[in-house]
Amino acid sequence: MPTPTPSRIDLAAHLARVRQRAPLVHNITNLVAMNSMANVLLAIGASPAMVHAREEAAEFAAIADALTLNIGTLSPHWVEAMDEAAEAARLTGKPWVLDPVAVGATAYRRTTAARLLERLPTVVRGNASEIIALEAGGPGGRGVDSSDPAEAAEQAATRLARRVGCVVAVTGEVDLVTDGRRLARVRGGHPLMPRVTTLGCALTGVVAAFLVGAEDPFEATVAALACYGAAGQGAGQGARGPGSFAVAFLDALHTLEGDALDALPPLEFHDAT
Ligand SMILES: Nc1ncnc2c1ncn2[C@@H]1O[C@H](COP(=O)(O)OP(=O)(O)O)[C@@H](O)[C@H]1O
Ligand SMILES: Cc1ncsc1CCOP(=O)(O)O
Repeated sequence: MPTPTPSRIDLAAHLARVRQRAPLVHNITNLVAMNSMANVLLAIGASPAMVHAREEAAEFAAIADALTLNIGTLSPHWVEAMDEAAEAARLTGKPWVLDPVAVGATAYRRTTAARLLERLPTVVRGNASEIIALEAGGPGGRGVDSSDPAEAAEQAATRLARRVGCVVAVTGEVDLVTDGRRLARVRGGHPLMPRVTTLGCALTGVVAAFLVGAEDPFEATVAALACYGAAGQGAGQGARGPGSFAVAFLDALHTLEGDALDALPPLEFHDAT
């Protein structure tokens, strides 16, 4: 019996689970994101570890609660580490999240991402241009920033989710989440978010943290995006620009609770078509 499309999600309960478990999230992320992603994960209540040497990646993935792989600044040694870590996560039943940064930009990124998809990620999280290029398997997008609204990636996201058997999260002004059968729209956040580098990469880590101990990866992913959007919405209120926003955002994640979650526009759920 498939899980029914939810009409609401208890965001506070998902957030409380993360804070109570403080999941150990293993990240092979890009050089730009390492520090900010670790700080974001600490602020939400998780425990980050950036471990990228091939010699220890599989061993570490097996002891972590969840794994994220990010192709933002690739090199051959890291790609081998990603392959081995993903396989270890798969074999030990740990959730893992793929972030296909700028996947359409080069053949190296495309072949790496295609191989990682064979390791069956629990969730793929990217911006619209990345999800469109990942599903098409061809060139597309200009770099790490999206040139498409999330809505433009709805069909690609649904196809990708069905093909891989995973959840796909497309972020932007409005976020989309689908498992190929259900589709959610998450509103919130702030226009300064894409003006601060690596906030998308850091969100990938937050998604991984929310997957730990969750019964339904689709609901957990929606909850992660909604909590992130609520913190962004709150942080944007007093921000004067990307710098003060980035600081306020960490504080907002750390202090996030019911009133900020209640201030989000309602989540929307549909059956995917
Ligand atoms: N215009 C916007 N308004 C509000 N929130 C946004 C906007 N653009 C992006 N976000 C939020 O910023 C976060 C990172 O998303 P995004 O910028 O799409 O990732 P990436 O860095 O991978 O391109 C998400 O929480 C998303 O909802
Ligand atoms: C600027 C840059 N260059 C390679 S990876 C990276 C970070 C991209 O981070 P995000 O996509 O989350 O803004």
